[in-house]
Amino acid sequence: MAVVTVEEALQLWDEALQTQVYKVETIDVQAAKGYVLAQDIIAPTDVPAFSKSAMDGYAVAYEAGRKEYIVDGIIGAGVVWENPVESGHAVRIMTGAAIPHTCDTVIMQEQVVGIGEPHTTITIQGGYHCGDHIIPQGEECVAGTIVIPQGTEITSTVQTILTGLGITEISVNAMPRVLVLTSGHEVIEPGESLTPGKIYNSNRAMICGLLEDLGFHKITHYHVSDAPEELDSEINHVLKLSEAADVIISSGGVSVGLFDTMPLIYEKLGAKSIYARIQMRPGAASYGAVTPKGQIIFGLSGNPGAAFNGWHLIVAPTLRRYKGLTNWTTPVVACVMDTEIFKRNAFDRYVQGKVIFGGGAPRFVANRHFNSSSMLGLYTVNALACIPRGIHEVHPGDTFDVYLLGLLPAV
Ligand SMILES: Nc1nc2c(c(=O)[nH]1)N[C@H]1C(S)=C(S)[C@@H](COP(=O)(O)OP(=O)(O)OC[C@H]3O[C@@H](n4cnc5c(N)ncnc54)[C@H](O)[C@@H]3O)O[C@H]1N2
Ligand code: MOO
Repeated sequence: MAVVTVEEALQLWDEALQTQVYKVETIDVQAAKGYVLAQDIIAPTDVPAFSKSAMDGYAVAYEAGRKEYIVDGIIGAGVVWENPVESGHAVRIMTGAAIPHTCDTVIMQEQVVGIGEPHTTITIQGGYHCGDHIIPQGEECVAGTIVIPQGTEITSTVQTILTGLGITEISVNAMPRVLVLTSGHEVIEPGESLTPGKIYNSNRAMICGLLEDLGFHKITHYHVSDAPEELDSEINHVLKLSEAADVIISSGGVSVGLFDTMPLIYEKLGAKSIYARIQMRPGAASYGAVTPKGQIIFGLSGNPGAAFNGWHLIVAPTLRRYKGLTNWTTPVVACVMDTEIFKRNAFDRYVQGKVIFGGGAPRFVANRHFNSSSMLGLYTVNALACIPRGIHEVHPGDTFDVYLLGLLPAV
């Protein structure tokens, strides 16, 4: 059974995915949130495409010392003034309107005395400079520049930029289809009544929700009861569902319990394990494999706190890589601890907590409970602090590596 560290597991996934072939599809920009760009985005025009006014005011051809101009006309955004603006003349211009081609300066209307109507004279108060209040054509980039590289996730900001460039369709990596399996005879669905010994299927909510947070939306789920009499039919059902899945993520049943059926299911899928346990707490019960069809499998612990760690430390970065994101690793920063922790650590311990920013430097505050089975504190977690094995005491002021999960702004 291959037992590896978190770093080794990520390295193994990186190697396993080296030969991954991405299917590419064309998609409407409006529907592309969560996908990953399979093409560089190239600016079709200069940005901005024309020189424009940054202010409501008067466009002029700068003449040092001139204080009076005759207004020729008025233009708003979207209107182009075609005629030459002669020396001593001005065009009243609104923010965003194209600068008339003979003008090089905009004087803000607050600096001007006059009614601003055509054929009247305006008087300028105070100084002004050649080039004032003009956003030059191509200020941000010239046509042909790569503005967003391949391998970038399409967020609402990326959609905004694509729309601003007039791009309506793009090439993306096909969205992976994910099968989420939960397991256990004790696990019941929300809405069912709670009887002794049973627990609700919070891991399905967690895994499906975290998948959605990562932009995955082709998600199917199924529950395996682990009941011996159901085993054959449940395995057959999983095999059928797996035909339409690129990624399989399971919760529970990966430990050494009598009714842990996940290994059997992976075996039926022909999965080749790349690790079967991680040297960490919580979250040691974590499995990674690849099937002969190239499907990737993540087995997470049934324990919510352990599954949470396995997800954030291994599954999430690997799925970001699998989607084709260039930046897929989780940022790690050295952070000062704010909490005292006494715990024997035979393995690296990843403590759930939050990085807080009040009072100057960031500090890490550990959750009250950060065991394998802990669940209630997870909603505040935005970071995992790594306490290396062999360190059994943490004191406020000590510094440890902290994995930033990018979940919530901490308070
Ligand atoms: N003899 C040993 N026992 C255990 C070991 C070990 O090394 N030797 N490891 C322990 C650790 S650490 C963990 S973590 C768990 C991992 O167990 P599994 O991943 O096989 O998960 P289960 O046994 O199925 O369940 C564990 C726990 O989680 C609850 N659970 C299961 N599914 C869900 C769900 N969908 N939603 C919410 N909670 C769920 C389940 O009821 C159990 O309480 O093994 C230890 N044992
Ligand atoms: O193996 Mo458990 O997953 O450490 O918490």
